Amino acid sequence: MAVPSEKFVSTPAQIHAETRGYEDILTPEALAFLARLHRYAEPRRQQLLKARAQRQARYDAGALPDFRADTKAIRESDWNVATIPAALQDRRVEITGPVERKMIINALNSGAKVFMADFEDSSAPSFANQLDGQVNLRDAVSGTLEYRSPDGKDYRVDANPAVLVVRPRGWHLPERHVSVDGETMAGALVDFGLYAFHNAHALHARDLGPYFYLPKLEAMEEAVLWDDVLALAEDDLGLPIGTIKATVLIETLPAVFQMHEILHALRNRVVGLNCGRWDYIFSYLKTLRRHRDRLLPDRGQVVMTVPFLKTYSELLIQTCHRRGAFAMGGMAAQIPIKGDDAANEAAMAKVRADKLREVQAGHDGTWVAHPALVAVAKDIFDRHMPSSNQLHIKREDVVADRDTLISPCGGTISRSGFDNNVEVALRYTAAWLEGLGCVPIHNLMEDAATAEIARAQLWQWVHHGSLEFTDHAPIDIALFDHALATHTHRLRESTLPGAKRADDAAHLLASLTHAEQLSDFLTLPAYEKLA
Ligand SMILES: CC(=O)SCCNC(=O)CCNC(=O)[C@H](O)C(C)(C)COP(=O)(O)OP(=O)(O)OC[C@H]1O[C@@H](n2cnc3c(N)ncnc32)[C@H](O)[C@@H]1OP(=O)(O)O
Ligand SMILES: O=CC(=O)O
Ligand SMILES: [Mg+2]
Repeated sequence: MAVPSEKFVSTPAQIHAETRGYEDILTPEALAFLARLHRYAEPRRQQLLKARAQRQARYDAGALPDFRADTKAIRESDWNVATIPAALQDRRVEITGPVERKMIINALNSGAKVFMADFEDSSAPSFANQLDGQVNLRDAVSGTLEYRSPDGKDYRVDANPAVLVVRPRGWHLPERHVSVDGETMAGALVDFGLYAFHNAHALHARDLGPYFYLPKLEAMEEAVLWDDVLALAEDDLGLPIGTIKATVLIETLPAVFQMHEILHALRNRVVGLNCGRWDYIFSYLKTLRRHRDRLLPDRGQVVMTVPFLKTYSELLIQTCHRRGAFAMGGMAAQIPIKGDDAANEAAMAKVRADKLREVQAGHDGTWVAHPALVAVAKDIFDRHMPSSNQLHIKREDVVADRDTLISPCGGTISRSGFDNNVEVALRYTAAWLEGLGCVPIHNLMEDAATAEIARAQLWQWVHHGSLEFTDHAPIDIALFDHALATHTHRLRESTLPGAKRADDAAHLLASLTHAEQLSDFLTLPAYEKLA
């Protein structure tokens, strides 16, 4: 698509919040750049969000997702993605984490090849969190990032830090503090635009670029919009075409049927795809919400070896390697357990098993949630992936038909699984409302994606009716109300993250779980309550 020629629009984006301290992020030039991105992309973003709702209405009426007939030629013809830059050639271990100052330094120093700085699943997007993140990333890029902790420990970035990749919010989330022509801006464009605007030149001068992870795409057309936005940004910022690089998360069920198409749409800028397994499970639940034959069992039983997840990850590897793109693995939810060596070893064994499955399947790298897991994952990848990637493993043996990609999971719903979903959904939402986007709960990393699974399962289990626990007791909304009241009381009385917002979170969860329709995203109504 041709990029309009004028450099900057005359009316910049408007800010509706206190912004003292962020003057050098929200400069007139940066706001003009944001306005230009908005005017260019907003009409299409709105159409694409409408198209999502229309597709979902068809699934709710009984249709099932499938490969597209109109894009068969893209799937069947031969083409490759553009050359991958040197800095992204070896991505064996990537650490992810919120854009908090100390954590960015720890992540950059962790020994991982890449650090994905996250404005998304692990961020509660208060304007202050998002803007602090922009300040921190700008300082990381300019080499001035330092931090002194309240107890006087100094943090600074070592030599050879991880390569920085930034994940903006998904297409669905608004940024209510920024508007253009009276319209609220997309969070995605604010996060992307500010990072690209302030850092592109410094990165390009070091033979790097603004690199991004693009989340929650549901269709090829959404990738086309991203590609057009990246092209527009390159043009405005005077960067050579293809300087901006993207890795796309395949974390929705509709997107698994369009992986060739998504790579094709972004072929001048895409580097790989990633198995965003947690949102993918959420999307399976959400897309098939009305299909009683495809309800999911306890979260703990929905593991990567069940057929619908195994096939998804293997098809992703086959698709990427056919096109010369990297096939990144995903996140194991285990984190180190302090003060209990046996439990810690069991958790680490689970991470090792997960990473071994990934490298043996042909993935080119993987994700970890905590610095202590870098060495664990690296050890597995070093032993089983001697070169920098596994593009030569074509996985032509993988046959991934539509039915396997949406196959029922089997399994059971237990009282403890139900109760755990209530606890996790409540505690995560409450912490999120306090501004924390990622929290450990029962020694597992819980973020927006895992909380979405928990609350979507609860909705599904109480709304389908006549479902039973393993002990044959019926599952109903009264049980949910009771568990919610118990956990809300416990949280309110505790010193845990979220204690102060326990009642607000409980109110929100109750309304989402009682509602006739499954809400598309927990984070949309929660955003209304975010301070
Ligand atoms: C579904 C998805 O989208 S997955 C991607 C999104 N999710 C994530 O990125 C998860 C990121 N991980 C985290 O946020 C954290 O690891 C948590 C919240 C799960 C646990 O954090 P904590 O309770 O602080 O862990 P812990 O106390 O063991 O941390 C030890 C040190 O490691 C640091 N640390 C922990 N996780 C990270 C991380 N991901 N990146 C950088 N530093 C980290 C802590 O800041 C702390 O630093 P310090 O010793 O200098 O004070
Ligand atoms: O973003 C990653 C996921 O698993 O969701
Ligand atoms: Mg995700």
